[in-house]
Amino acid sequence: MAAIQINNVEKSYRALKALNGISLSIEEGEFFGLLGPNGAGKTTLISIIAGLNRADSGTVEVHGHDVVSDYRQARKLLGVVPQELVFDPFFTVRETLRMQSGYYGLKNNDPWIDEVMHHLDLTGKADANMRALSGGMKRRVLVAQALVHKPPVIVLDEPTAGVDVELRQTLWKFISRLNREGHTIVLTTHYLEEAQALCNRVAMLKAGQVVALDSTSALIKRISGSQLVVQLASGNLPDELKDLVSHPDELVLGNKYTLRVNEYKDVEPILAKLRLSGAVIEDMQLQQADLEDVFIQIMEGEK
Ligand SMILES: Nc1ncnc2c1ncn2[C@@H]1O[C@H](COP(=O)(O)OP(=O)(O)OP(=O)(O)O)[C@@H](O)[C@H]1O
Repeated sequence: MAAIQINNVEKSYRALKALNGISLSIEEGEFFGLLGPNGAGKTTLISIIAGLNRADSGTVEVHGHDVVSDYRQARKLLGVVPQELVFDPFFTVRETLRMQSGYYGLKNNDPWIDEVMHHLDLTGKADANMRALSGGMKRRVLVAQALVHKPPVIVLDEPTAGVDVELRQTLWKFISRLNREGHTIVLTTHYLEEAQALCNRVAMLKAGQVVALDSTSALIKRISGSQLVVQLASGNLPDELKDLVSHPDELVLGNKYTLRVNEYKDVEPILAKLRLSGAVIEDMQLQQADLEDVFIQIMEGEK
């Protein structure tokens, strides 16, 4: 049985079709990435999964429980870390987590609360009032809140937006451990290197539709070869090299170009053409294509 089964979900806000027929099956134990540009529909989809928003049509099930008709059961199986920081400012971190446990009918949950706080580096703030915490600390509490009932499916909506490197590392270490222990993880992020490092499978959304769905490694393999990134100190990219530019924006922006190369031997003719045109290279790197390149290519191909 799928951890999350999404069947043909549609959702409109007045004339705007935020989700236009999304179908996805996320298996138990996956670390799944939901990627897409601003406004693609990621948060709308997550809020439908979490039962906070209703689809106009289509169904979503969590471990076989419909999120509308079997809401309580579906909700118990889910831990959702929302994008927005919303808290009651008058409680301490521990009180907040105890209350959240209470919502799920969990008594004597302190051993797990202590463990979660420990793994999120929150122990030192256990008795601090929520209003006195920094944004990054509040985000840790949001994550802890989503985990108090040890949900088998954990959904994180941009948990690392605007947070420092330390929290990212702490968070990913803990979430990866939970994933290894069998929890299903669904993540949305704009940090594609994070998605590449963590997610075994990825769906890319654009304008409310799934435009790519595959294992992370298969998506990256779609872009064959490497890339030569050249930065010019002076001169312009010769016309005959313009077809090799993989990010069209670079043709507008100026002096840094990412050129597709299939083999190492393709590099020398490129350098020769640059030399002949009188361009002077300031910096140069040969890179493997990554998820960001795939993302750009797919998004541009789906206009
Ligand atoms: N409550 C709402 N009322 C009207 N329009 C909405 C509402 N919520 C979302 N939208 C619109 O629906 C579309 C999808 O928004 P959504 O927040 O799901 O995208 P997203 O992929 O999560 O974007 P981001 O990466 O910016 O978080 C957007 O065009 C957004 O403006």
